[in-house]
Amino acid sequence: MTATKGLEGIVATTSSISSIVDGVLTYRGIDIDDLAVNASFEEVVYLLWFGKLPTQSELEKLQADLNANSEVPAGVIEQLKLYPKNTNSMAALRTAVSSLALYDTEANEMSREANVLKAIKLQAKIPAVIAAYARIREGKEPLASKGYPSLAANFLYQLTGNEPDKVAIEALDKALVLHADHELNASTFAARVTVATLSDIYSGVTSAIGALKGPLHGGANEAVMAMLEEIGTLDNVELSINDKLQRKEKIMGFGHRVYKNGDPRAKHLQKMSRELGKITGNMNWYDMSIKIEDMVTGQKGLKPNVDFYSASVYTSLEIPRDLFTPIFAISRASGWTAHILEQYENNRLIRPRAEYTGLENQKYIPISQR
Ligand SMILES: CC(=O)SCCNC(=O)CCNC(=O)[C@H](O)C(C)(C)COP(=O)(O)OP(=O)(O)OC[C@H]1O[C@@H](n2cnc3c(N)ncnc32)[C@H](O)[C@@H]1OP(=O)(O)O
Ligand SMILES: O=C([O-])CC(=O)C(=O)O
Repeated sequence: MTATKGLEGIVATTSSISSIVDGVLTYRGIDIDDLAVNASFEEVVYLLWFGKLPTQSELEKLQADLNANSEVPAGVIEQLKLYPKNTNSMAALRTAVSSLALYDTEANEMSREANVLKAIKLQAKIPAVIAAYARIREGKEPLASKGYPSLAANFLYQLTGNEPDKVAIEALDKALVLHADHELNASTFAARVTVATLSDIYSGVTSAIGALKGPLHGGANEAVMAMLEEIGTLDNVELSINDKLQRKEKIMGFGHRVYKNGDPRAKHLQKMSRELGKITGNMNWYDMSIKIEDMVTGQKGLKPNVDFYSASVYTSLEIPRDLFTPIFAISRASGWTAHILEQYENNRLIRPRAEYTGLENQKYIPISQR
């Protein structure tokens, strides 16, 4: 038995949800470039869950179902109020999503119908939980959803209390489309491993949130912004990035396990970053990002991944840095739940082997002789 470090190149399951072939990402066979330009997030959610684009009435039903299920249980809101104010936002989300199961009497019901309903509940409540958490830590009351057809619009309203503008809604919606699913990424794999024991969907999504949190995965978007803020200005980029590269530090938002010639999602986010920079009148983060990309690609051959330009996009939308990864979770909840439903459809326990590299032929030594 020989282990492959990080399971690189190992095909661990079949899936008909999304694919990456020769650097092209598709959801249910539709190119992400097509979806990024044409689809709303709700259409993508439907596509991932049900395998086809919705008709107008199917879309309206999904939007209505999401709105009808977006209320966060009072018990979870009470818990959010007890969290330390300076806690990690992904840790807060992970804990709150786990708690949602306590208030769902059907949490352990395993029929397809019950699991689809729980996917709707999770997709609807995760943004509401994040917005409530963000408001509570600022001493504000959580807001009920306004019932907009767009989840992005509802989230922006529940976060800020202001009517979201069209530009912000469209930008966030597109970001959600781009982040929705990505084959067997680490958090999706974590979700599938969890539910393959026939554990419930809340456990699967809680595992996934824990996996997404790390800076080698979804946590990178926040780390990118921390790096941009630390560097500060365009003039500092050259010295700072050269210094990081010399010290063999990882540049966050670059590199990818699967894409070696670039992440197809990054160009959409780069364009959004430029356009939003122009609208806000602050091109600093975009200009810095372009220069960093030139240097890192030039010197290391590494290309930006989905997390690199999403950092400046969310900053232009005035979203606090520590909500970037929770926003990734809002979007990826659709992919996680689609994969969980698929895992249940054709389940087998996921239990690989380990290549043992430890000591052999050891004997027990009584504690008095150690
Ligand atoms: C949504 C997402 O999850 S996208 C990924 C988000 N994560 C990041 O942006 C964090 C930065 N990037 C990375 O850490 C990696 O590129 C990963 C985790 C994404 C992929 O990792 P792996 O496939 O395991 O690649 P690995 O880390 O082995 O890198 C291969 C080589 O490229 C280098 N490398 C990879 N990424 C980077 C980077 N961002 N900056 C500098 N060097 C890098 C590694 O140091 C390594 O060099 P070596 O062979 O000289 O030791
Ligand atoms: O697929 C991966 O390894 C990481 C990634 O880009 C994602 O989850 O969107």
